[in-house]
Amino acid sequence: MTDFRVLVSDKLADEGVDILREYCNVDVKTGLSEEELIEIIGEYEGLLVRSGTQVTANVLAAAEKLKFIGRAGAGVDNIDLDAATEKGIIVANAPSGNTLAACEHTLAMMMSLSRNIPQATASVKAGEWKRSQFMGVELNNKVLGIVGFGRIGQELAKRANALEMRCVAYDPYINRERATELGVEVCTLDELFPQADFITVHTPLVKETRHLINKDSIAQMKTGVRIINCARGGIIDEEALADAIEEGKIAGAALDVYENEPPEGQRIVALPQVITTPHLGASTVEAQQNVAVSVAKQCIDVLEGGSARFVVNAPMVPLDQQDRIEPYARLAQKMGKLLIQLIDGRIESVEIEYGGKAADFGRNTKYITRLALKGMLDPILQEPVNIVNAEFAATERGIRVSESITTESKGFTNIMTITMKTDSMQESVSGNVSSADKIRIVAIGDYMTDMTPGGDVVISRHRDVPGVIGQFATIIGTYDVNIAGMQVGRNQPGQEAIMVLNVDAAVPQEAMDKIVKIDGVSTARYAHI
Ligand SMILES: NC(=O)c1ccc[n+]([C@@H]2O[C@H](COP(=O)([O-])OP(=O)(O)OC[C@H]3O[C@@H](n4cnc5c(N)ncnc54)[C@H](O)[C@@H]3O)[C@@H](O)[C@H]2O)c1
Ligand SMILES: O=C(O)[C@H](O)COP(=O)(O)O
Repeated sequence: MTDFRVLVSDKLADEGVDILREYCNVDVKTGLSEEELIEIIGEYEGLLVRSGTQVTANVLAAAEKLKFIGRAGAGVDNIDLDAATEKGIIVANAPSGNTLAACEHTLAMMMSLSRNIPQATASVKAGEWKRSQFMGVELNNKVLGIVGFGRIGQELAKRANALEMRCVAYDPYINRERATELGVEVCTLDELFPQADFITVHTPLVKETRHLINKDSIAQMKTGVRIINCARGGIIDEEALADAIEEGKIAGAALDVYENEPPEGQRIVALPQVITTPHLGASTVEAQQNVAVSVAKQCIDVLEGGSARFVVNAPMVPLDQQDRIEPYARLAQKMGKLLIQLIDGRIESVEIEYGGKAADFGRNTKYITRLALKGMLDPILQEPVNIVNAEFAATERGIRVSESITTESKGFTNIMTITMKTDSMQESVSGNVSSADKIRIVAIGDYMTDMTPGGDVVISRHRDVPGVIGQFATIIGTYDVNIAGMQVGRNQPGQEAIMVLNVDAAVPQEAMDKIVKIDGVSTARYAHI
């Protein structure tokens, strides 16, 4: 049991809370106002929420110790991600834990809508028997327009196919192969709107999707279309929807989510053609267990000093690449840590070049680059630097960060080279991954080395003349520091050479001051990596 404290501020399944309780102190406090949350958040290292808690910039400003925010569900639009990123707080969600629940809810809403089930239920319970008032339509052979073909959109298509609906889908980032496999026709929005009998939205709420269903798009739709929103309020302009229902253009709508939740006094909710649920898409026993367990485990991973599986405010490495990328990330962090100890002056830029097989990681190099920046910035910054805020911390200090790839690999199967420029010098370090547990620094500047990064080292640049290395060793010995290994590299006899000494303890500054005074030594640095 650790001393960490985690606040659970929305209703979470016991299975998740119990896992956390075995690890640290957990407070479950739901229904807090922003002010109440601000008052207590400073005491916690972890915060677990669903959609009920607004994690605003004000809340985060007061979150002095917070390391992790877990969203027990998919949508993170209730969390100020920029503010969290700036503070280095890892935000993670449980993206697939409630996919089936939301998909089945959408299906239930579509069926209820097509057969007026909620209205008919209310009528029978009121003692009425109005069979002709609740004439429905069949789903069979109808066109289902799916806007947003992600996890939920795809699961829905599978089930709609079984109902013999014809599915068409729009998604700017659609996986066409997957759509074809599922028998779904890919189309534009302009093609989807006029042909769909049912339209269901499954996108996140972002700038591009806000009011995606509006007066103009409704005008393009078939008369009698039915609309379903189990994604996010705000994707549909509720006023435009209400107008179109009243005009008879839209036959009805099924809403689980609203522009304001709860949608008190909203015209759209009062319309008899509109069926409603109170944001229940993820509310199944199974989904709640999945998401609560997922975020609880991720919270522990982060508090233990690791990373979370589904981080939303940092580059994510696909699960199937994680093992392969890990040694590169470890090496990059060590290289960054070494490099920062070899330079003088104000850092202006950092370039990371990925060569040979290291270039094959594509966009996932972003993850490695951030760890290199962490290695560099951790020793010089007050605040903690991590995978989340590393790039922000660098650019905030005016450091230009760039990545490049090259086929050139200096005879290695893979090589990474980090070059740092300051206002007074330039230095670079190259590294190679030879196996999952064998990482090496293979060059410093233009000089080849073969050094396993770790522990204490002294790195010098000196003239390649007799006597320099001897004086070096004598000084270090005087301070009772044992030399464990030595490598010397030079390009030309008698010219500048580089020496890397692995030592068994920290070399005192007094010893380093004497070493730099040796005739022929131009620079000498002690570094702990
Ligand atoms: N009602 C609920 O309780 C409930 C439960 C789970 C998820 N959700 C919500 O459902 C939505 C979908 O969830 P998901 O898990 O399928 O997410 P997902 O990330 O797997 O899929 C979202 C899809 O939307 C697509 N998209 C992005 N911008 C688009 C645009 N401008 N036009 C069309 N498509 C666009 C993306 O490419 C992606 O394929 C999210 O808003 C999520 O928050 C609601
Ligand atoms: O994005 C989600 O996961 C859903 O909207 C579920 O929200 P909830 O966890 O508040 O039910």
